[in-house]
Amino acid sequence: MAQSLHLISRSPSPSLPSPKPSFTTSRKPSLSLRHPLRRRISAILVSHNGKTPSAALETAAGIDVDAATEAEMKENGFRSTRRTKLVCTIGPATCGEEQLEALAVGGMNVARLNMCHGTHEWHRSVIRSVRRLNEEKGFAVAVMMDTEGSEIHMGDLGGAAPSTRAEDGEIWTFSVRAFNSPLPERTITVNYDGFAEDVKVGDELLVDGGMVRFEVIEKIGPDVKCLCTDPGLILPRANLTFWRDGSLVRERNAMLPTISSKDWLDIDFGIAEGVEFIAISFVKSAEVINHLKSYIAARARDSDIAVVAKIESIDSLKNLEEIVRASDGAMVARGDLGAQIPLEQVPATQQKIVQLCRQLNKPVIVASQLLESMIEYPTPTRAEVADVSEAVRQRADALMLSGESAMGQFPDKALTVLRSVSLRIERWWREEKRHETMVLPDIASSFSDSISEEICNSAAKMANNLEVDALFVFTKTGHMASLLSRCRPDCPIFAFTNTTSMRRRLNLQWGLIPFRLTFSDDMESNLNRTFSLLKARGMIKSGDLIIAVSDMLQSIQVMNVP
Ligand SMILES: Nc1ncnc2c1ncn2[C@@H]1O[C@H](COP(=O)(O)OP(=O)(O)O)[C@@H](O)[C@H]1O
Ligand SMILES: C=C(OP(=O)(O)O)C(=O)O
Ligand SMILES: [K+]
Ligand SMILES: [Mg+2]
Repeated sequence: MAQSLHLISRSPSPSLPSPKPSFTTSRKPSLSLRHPLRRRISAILVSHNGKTPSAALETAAGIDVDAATEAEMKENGFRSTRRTKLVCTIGPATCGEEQLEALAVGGMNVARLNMCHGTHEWHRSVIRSVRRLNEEKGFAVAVMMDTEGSEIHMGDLGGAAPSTRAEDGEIWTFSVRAFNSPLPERTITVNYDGFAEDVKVGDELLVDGGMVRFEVIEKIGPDVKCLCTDPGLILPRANLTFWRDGSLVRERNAMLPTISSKDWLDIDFGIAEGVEFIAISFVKSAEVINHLKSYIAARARDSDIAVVAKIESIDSLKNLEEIVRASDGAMVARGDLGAQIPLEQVPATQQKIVQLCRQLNKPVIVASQLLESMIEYPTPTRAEVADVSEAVRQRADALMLSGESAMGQFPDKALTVLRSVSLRIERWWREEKRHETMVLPDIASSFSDSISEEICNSAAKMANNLEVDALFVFTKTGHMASLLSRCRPDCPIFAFTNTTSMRRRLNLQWGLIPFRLTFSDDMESNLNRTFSLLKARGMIKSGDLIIAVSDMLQSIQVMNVP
């Protein structure tokens, strides 16, 4: 039933002779051929009957897939599953079990915890709720911990105040002193000790990248008096930047370590809780990523935590390529990025980061303000929909909600908007065949890696040309799955992996539908077993055309599901 192209042995090594392709063909007659090419293929296949898959007796429980994805596959057919992944920041609006479940049902692939806010106790309770949901209701939601980083930000507003307003012409005090709650009127604390020394009279102080603006008018010891020049809402722990003569001022704060001592404690917490991703704020160089990766490797022996570099500063743009190469993924953190570079440069910068990540085979998340107005309103602005569409069109791996899901009034609706816009734009691009051909440079570092890369590039191309229903990849490390995802093929990619943590981790990557399945090195038996398990679950049917690749036996097999 299969046509396969086997490229060399099970564990290729650089010393092996150049690959000699060998073809094996077999066949099962298929009635569901829609494409002329399929008819040709089945015609040259040779009969391969009489083999009953032993796995037919196995129960459907032998395979795990995210419950939300399974529901979507059954509803829309698997060619129409969403390829763009969705990350939701969890906050007071969504930390309850029911709210988390609603997000999981709504398509949340990754739950993000921003360590700028909340206690370890609060975060632990959210992580455990997510784990419980996964176990009890069959979701595969991964957890991403996002460090606070050494940014300058305001403290809490004192007491229970969720927000406050600064009006035009008001004088506010920004202070590095510690106050008892409640704070004196029109006073804001700042987390960076050097603040009062670094600012100068005449500097412009931007809250949250310019949502509120002040001008420094006087310095009195630890207190900085500022005049409000652009009124607006001030949220607790909002980020602060100061500008002099039109440029961002980076005094001693530029020397602060990327990972602060508080961040290290948070990272230890994340490792202990077994999060799948750690996102590092305000990354300046590859060095810090390498350092963190060895720290994790030494401490989290059996779990492999992926490190995501947040691109949100001028320094991170300067060292972009080396940072992305060192990381397991990147985030276009447009909130702070837009406070550090002129706003009109943000779109081009986003496109550049998304493209680079895909070229280097690293998942990339587009974050912040995608649906900002939905914090307060139940429908997005048309401009926000256009922004989401653009990120989907750029084929970013994932889109992220921040305030919309953390503290907004319509978290589920915001997620629904991301989901429906993603589906619609993806379909439109597939139907119109509007592929932007992207040069994917060779990235392999060894001969064996090169084989994997070539196999995945060819398999993805074949999948498009033959209009197959799905690509199957059996992968232990996730590498082959990500190489297929990198090609952004027209069909979904079923990624079979044998650990739950790898399955959750793959959930961030474009087009991958991760399954957990125990499999062997014998591809024939893996495939037979997978087919019967998936058929029993109603996820595939006889006659579906698939291409299978694997990182145990480096091969491409084209076949109809028996
Ligand atoms: N764990 C949390 N506890 C309380 N509030 C939170 C939490 N996470 C996020 N928020 C709220 O959601 C807003 C948006 O989230 P996010 O963009 O991640 O943070 P920030 O605005 O600090 O960059 C925050 O400003 C904060 O008001
Ligand atoms: C995602 C971002 O980081 P944070 O929300 O932690 O500031 C951002 O700045 O866009
Ligand atoms: K953060
Ligand atoms: Mg940020």
